[in-house]
Amino acid sequence: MPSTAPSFAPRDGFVLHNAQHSLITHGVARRLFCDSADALATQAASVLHGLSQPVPEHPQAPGLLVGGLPFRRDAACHLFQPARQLTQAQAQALLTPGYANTPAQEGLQWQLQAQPSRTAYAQAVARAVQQLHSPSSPDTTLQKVVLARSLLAESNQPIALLPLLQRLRHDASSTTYLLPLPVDANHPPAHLIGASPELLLARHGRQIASHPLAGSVRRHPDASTDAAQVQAMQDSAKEQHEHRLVVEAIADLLAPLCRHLHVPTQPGLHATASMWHLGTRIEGELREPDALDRSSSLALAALLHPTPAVCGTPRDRAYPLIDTLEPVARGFFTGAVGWCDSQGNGAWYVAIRCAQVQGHTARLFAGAGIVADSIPAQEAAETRAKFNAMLHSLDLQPTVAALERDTDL
Ligand SMILES: C=C(O[C@@H]1C=C(C(=O)O)C=C[C@H]1O)C(=O)O
Repeated sequence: MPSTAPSFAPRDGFVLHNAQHSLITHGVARRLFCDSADALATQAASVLHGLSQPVPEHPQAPGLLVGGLPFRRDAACHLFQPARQLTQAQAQALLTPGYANTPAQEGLQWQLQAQPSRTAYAQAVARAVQQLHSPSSPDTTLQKVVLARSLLAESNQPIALLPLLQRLRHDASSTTYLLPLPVDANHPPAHLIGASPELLLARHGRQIASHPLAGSVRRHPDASTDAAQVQAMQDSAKEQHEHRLVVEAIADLLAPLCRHLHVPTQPGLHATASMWHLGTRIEGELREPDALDRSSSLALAALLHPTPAVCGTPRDRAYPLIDTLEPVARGFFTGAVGWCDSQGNGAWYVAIRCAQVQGHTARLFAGAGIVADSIPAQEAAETRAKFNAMLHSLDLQPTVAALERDTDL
């Protein structure tokens, strides 16, 4: 590492890093308590107000909060004002693309378990499809639900975070993140670490943007097969429907707060190192940029979260079905991770393509949007492909390939 690299202990760090912007913070000056994303609708301004009170023990604390919203809207948010912020130069030095070839941590031996197994996941998808076909009143008809599964990877040594962060930088299209998670006393520190391709909400002054993704296909090494698969995704009524539900939900929530809102009628393509997605960049201009209670990036992220890209439509039907069909609690997976300053500017990313790392274990998560036309085996394959970003960073692909030949991964 060059001499310009700062001293940075990822254990106490928070990271959001992409090609445009790098935010790396260290330590906690003050926790900002908020019981739920629901409560943020009324409490965002008072949470942000807390930032302007000095913290005598942490004179370098920047005037911003960082943290995460969990998947469940009724669960406690994890927000804090950091003790200090690295300069852009220090942050770049830490996660510069030059480190993209960082070798994986050496000497790790892994045990892997799919929770649920691929077969059990496909069965859950089949049950969701049944629900999507059951008649009910038009307002409460379930149109989409996102179902996730996880891979539990246990290693013979504690998992180091910095090489993982540096390897996640391989994919410059995504935002690398590290979110320290709340843990019970006497438990090792836990972090959510990943590379999100999906912008939930960014705000700068009056300007806001959201870039939802929904509709996915694995990237194929053969160029002509790859192009044919992308074309099939773009031509698929099912993928377009899955996507439109997300764009409509976001546009409906943002429109009343905006003087202008630009919502493209057709999605574009968004590529990560391992996946193709349908994506729509929505841009708007706020009516009242100073109303921090409703229009800070924190309040707006809490308003949109969770979108039908990660939960479903309508949300009130999707949440209980997810509880019934997913055996592992999501925690902060499919939550939001981001920052907000005292003026309300900031950016929040959808917490996907990630793993929850604690001590010797990494729990990888991946989900897929299910609609009435979904085919269970295809959705299982899609979640398998979405694991690839984290599998690569952990250097777990050889272990997975060996296991896949004879187990139900
Ligand atoms: C839920 C995930 O991804 C979400 C679901 C997508 C889909 O169903 O096509 C696409 C992008 C994400 O919004 C995930 O990566 O785990």
